[in-house]
Formats: sequence, structure tokens, C-alpha cells
Amino acid sequence: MLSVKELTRRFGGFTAVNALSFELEKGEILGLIGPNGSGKSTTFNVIAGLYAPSAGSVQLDGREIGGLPPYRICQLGLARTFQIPRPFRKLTILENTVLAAHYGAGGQIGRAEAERRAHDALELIGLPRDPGASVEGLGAAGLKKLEMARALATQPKLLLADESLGGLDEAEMNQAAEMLERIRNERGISIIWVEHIMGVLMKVIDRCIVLDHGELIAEGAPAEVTRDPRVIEVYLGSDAEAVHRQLDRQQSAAEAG
Ligand SMILES: Nc1ncnc2c1ncn2[C@@H]1O[C@H](COP(=O)(O)OP(=O)(O)OP(=O)(O)O)[C@@H](O)[C@H]1O
Repeated sequence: MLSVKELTRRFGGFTAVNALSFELEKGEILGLIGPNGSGKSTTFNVIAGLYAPSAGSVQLDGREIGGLPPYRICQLGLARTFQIPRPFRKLTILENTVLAAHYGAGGQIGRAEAERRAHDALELIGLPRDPGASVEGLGAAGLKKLEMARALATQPKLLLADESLGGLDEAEMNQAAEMLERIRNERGISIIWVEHIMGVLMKVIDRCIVLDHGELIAEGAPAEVTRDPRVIEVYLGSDAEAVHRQLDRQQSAAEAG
């Protein structure tokens, strides 16, 4: 459903993403990993339309979206969450989500339909739907949920989730990972997930791609990619053994039943 070909993004003389190519299948959860500054957010920003590509193409269901403005890309079915949630603090949770529904529909739906979409998203995410519920009381986990609900209210077929777990405790992280899996399983939404917390990421992704200095250095199933010597050298380092142990446990659990 998403096809990225030879995508390059430069800032002045600096190349942040260099000739990146990858494909995403419908219903897949793809992990996008790599060291700080390797180009993950820039890749998201180009796919979602915040930056135009310097070269290369991005196709969503066969249609070129590279260089389109973010609102057009959103209307075509691509939503993203940001590392740092920035809801409208003066609006309620419901109002924030209704606004997102209007944005995703390009103003082509009425108030009742926008509210229906917002209610549906808030219910799936597990946030209060009553009209008085305020953003103010939400902690880090609640704000991230709201970010996700706003993305879902735009009715995407592809969701780009940017480091959704920063600032959460372990139980909240596991809930967030389960939520992404539910979004895929119940709604058929494809997901690309940028996340540094490998233990949680590995529980839900089908496949991952690894960037280093803006270039793709590995691609495949988590068990293969995390054993790639270059991925261990540039990214996993001393965490590699713990990641392998977890993947082995997951495989044994899957085989047992
Ligand atoms: N608007 C910009 N102008 C100039 N340089 C930029 C801009 N955005 C990103 N960069 C540079 O591009 C490189 C890739 O940054 P990017 O944020 O995409 O990396 P990342 O893999 O998402 O990092 P992190 O894991 O720390 O979020 C960095 O060296 C960054 O400084």
C-alpha cells in the first residue's frame, strides 16, 4: 500500500535521508528503527507532507503523494502522531477529536458525522467521550492516547506512529503496544512505528527496517534484523542479548500455543 522509492531529503548540503526504498503491505506493522539522527523522523515528515522530497517518490496505493501538502495526504488516508503531543488545551478531549475528524474529511462532513467519528476513535482508544472531559487532567499516557484518537478520527488506512512510548511506565507502554495491535487487527489500519524501546516494539511488529545516517542498512523479520552485525554495531550495542532473549521467548510461546 505504501511504496517508497529512492527517497532523498537534503537540508542545505546535509543529506538526512539518502535513496531510501521500502514497501509496506496492507495490514502490516512495520518498525522503523535506528540511532538518534539516523533520519527516522525526517522520513515520516516527508511521507506525511511536512517536507517535500529532494528526490525519489512516495506512493500511497499507487498514487504519488511526495510533495503534496499534509492536509491532502491526510485526506488520502495517512495520519501521523507526533513525539510531543500538542492538543488544543482550551478545547475538550471530544472537541479536539471532532476537529481532527473535520480535518481528515477536508471539511466535507457535517457535525453529526464528525462527532460519530470522534466517538468511535475515543471508544477504541479508551478515552472519555463525555462533552465536558477536559484535556487538562490528562497525564503523559492520556495525552498520547488523545494524539492517537485524533489520528484515528481522520479515518486513516495508514498510521505513522512516532515514538509513542516516551514518558510512559512499563504497564502503560505495554498497553500502548497492545492498542496499536488492536488498531491494526480491528480496523485493518497499516502502521509504521518509530520507537526506541525495542522490548515493546518487538512484541507487535511484523517486520522492521533499520536506518543509519539516512540509509537503509537492514530489513526483515525482527529475529533476523536484530542479529545483523551492522545493526548490533550501530544501534543495539549491549542491548542485543536482551532483545534476542525476548525474541526467543516470544517464539517459544508462539510455538507452544
Ligand atoms: N529541519 C531540519 N533542518 C536541518 N537539519 C535537520 C532538520 N530536520 C532534521 N535534520 C537533521 O537530519 C538528521 C536526521 O534527523 P531525524 O530527526 O530525522 O533523525 P531521527 O532518526 O528521527 O532521530 P531521533 O531518534 O533522535 O528522533 C539529523 O542530523 C538532524 O539534525
